[in-house]
Amino acid sequence: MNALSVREVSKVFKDGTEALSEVSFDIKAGEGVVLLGHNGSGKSTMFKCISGFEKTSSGEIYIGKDETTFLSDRKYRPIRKKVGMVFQNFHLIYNLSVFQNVLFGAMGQSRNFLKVSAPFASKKDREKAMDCLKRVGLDHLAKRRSDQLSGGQQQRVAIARMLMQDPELVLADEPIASLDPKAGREVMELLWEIVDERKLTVLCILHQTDIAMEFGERLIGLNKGKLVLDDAKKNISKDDLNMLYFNVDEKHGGIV
Ligand SMILES: Nc1ncnc2c1ncn2[C@@H]1O[C@H](COP(=O)(O)OP(=O)(O)OP(=O)(O)O)[C@@H](O)[C@H]1O
Repeated sequence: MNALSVREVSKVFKDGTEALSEVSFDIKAGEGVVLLGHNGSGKSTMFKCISGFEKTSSGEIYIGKDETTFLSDRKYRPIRKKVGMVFQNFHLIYNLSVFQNVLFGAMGQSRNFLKVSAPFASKKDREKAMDCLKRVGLDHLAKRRSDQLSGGQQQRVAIARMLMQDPELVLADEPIASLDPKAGREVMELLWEIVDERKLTVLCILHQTDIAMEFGERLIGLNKGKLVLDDAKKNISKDDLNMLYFNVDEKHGGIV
């Protein structure tokens, strides 16, 4: 079964900007896919449409068997529980502890704020949060405030929070863009190890082609809102990747 299906999705913003133009792709359960593209190619818009933060203008998006395209926020909520997200800027609550941030990953399951607050959370959730922190190698920092961590550590906490959620699909939006090369590589290695061992489906947005060639099994590429590349990594050449970064319409007469 496909974990994610994007069918002829277009997005035109109110000011007339066409960010996505009839984009289609499927991701099978357990597949690890990297979405690449230059600045403004439509990657974040795709992320927002899949995660329900933006509505598509046309086309359909399925998460598993659920069509999500025109759902209200309320109806989208139970579907979003299955989707773990990792963001460029970590999205932690910085005046709270590392442990509390990870516990908040269980919020989608209970929807009761108290049940995911450290003093009131169940023993089971507290143990699970510690296990998630152990998996990312940060259990020794559980009590520290999140703003007292390095960027790489903050992203590992965000990965632990995502694990706490037991997601079926992981969406990662430029997870290493705010990190230096060493920390970025460590975070990618950790993320990929975890999705591999738990057989999670992942769509990871990146703009670094070298990293994409190391971690993706399959790469898809956007250029000016259009899907211009979708293939197994082994079939993709440097030229294919370079093509993603050309201003094709204006200079090269339309490779797309
Ligand atoms: N809310 C908005 N209103 C109007 N135009 C928008 C809006 N959000 C994005 N865009 C435009 O849509 C296009 C795609 O933007 P998007 O942020 O999806 O690209 P991106 O590939 O994620 O870029 P980056 O790598 O710089 O984050 C751009 O031309 C952008 O200016």
